[in-house]
Amino acid sequence: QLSGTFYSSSCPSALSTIKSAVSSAVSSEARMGASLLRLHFHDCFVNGCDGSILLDDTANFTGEKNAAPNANSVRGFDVIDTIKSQLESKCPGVVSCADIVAVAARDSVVALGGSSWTVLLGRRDSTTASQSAANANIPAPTLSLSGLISAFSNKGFTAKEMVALSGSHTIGQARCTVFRARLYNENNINATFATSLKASCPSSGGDNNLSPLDTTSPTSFDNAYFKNLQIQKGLLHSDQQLFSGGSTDAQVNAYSGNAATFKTDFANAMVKMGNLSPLTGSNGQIRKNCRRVN
Ligand code: HEM
Repeated sequence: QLSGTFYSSSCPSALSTIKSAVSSAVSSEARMGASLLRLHFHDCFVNGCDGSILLDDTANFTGEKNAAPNANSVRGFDVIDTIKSQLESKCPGVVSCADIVAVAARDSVVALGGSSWTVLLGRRDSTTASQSAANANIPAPTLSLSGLISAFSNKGFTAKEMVALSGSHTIGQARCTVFRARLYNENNINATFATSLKASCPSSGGDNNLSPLDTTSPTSFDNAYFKNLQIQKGLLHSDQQLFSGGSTDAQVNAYSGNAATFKTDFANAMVKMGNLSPLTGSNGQIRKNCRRVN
């Protein structure tokens, strides 16, 4: 139901407007590309790609921003607001917040060196959000391999697609609080890597100190993430689970040996993620402000 040409007559400059705003945000701060990619994932895994993650909490509305996986963690809202206000002046009431997030994720990956994909368009914005669904559906970094496989299988993804999508951790940063236990309690971690991380992630305190998910090239969308896993330099417990003697080791080896295959599989899996339960037709609305319902 979504279409690659959805805005060609109603807002012909929509895609170029998003692309230039993303490229300027990523050139001021490369990490923003990672943050915008993650925003799309956390939107889509919670009742579909419907912009629900963008809704602010109010006195009588609890949204997804303060769900455990998002609070003090998900970012990029200001970039989405900037794009939305540019599009509202060019084509008022036409381009959904959910589509802006989907295109911004693609443009972010491309800006950092990944392969492009065609973003199908025409998603509409939700009038609701669900903090409990965010807590239940966004995978936690404490999951085991089988937990990761089932979290993605619940959304229709194969284990191979889960591994490809996890390759998004080739960019961006994580807080000490989400990987501390791995540094201090796990054995399948490179000792030198663990020692150097402990300097900024002590056994107590420093919860918000950041480290790159890909220690080698944190602002390049390449296959270094998979090479790191082979030498036990995965940052999150969940990252290293993909290469821990289980069923996904072979896929990690394949992506480690072939960046082009990884980028193509990633792009195809992102198209599939972007198609998760969109609101179309007369469902939902086109928000004027991504932070609140009309
Ligand atoms: C496989 C299951 C996954 C788990 C358990 C997971 C977990 C996490 C955690 C804990 C962080 C750090 C958050 C923080 O410290 O504030 C993170 C960051 C990130 N995740 Fe994932 N994630 C997963 C899959 C994905 C997928 C599928 C994508 C995108 C398609 C993605 C994109 C990112 C990006 C780009 C960052 C860095 C964000 C930034 O620097 O702002 N992750 N993830």
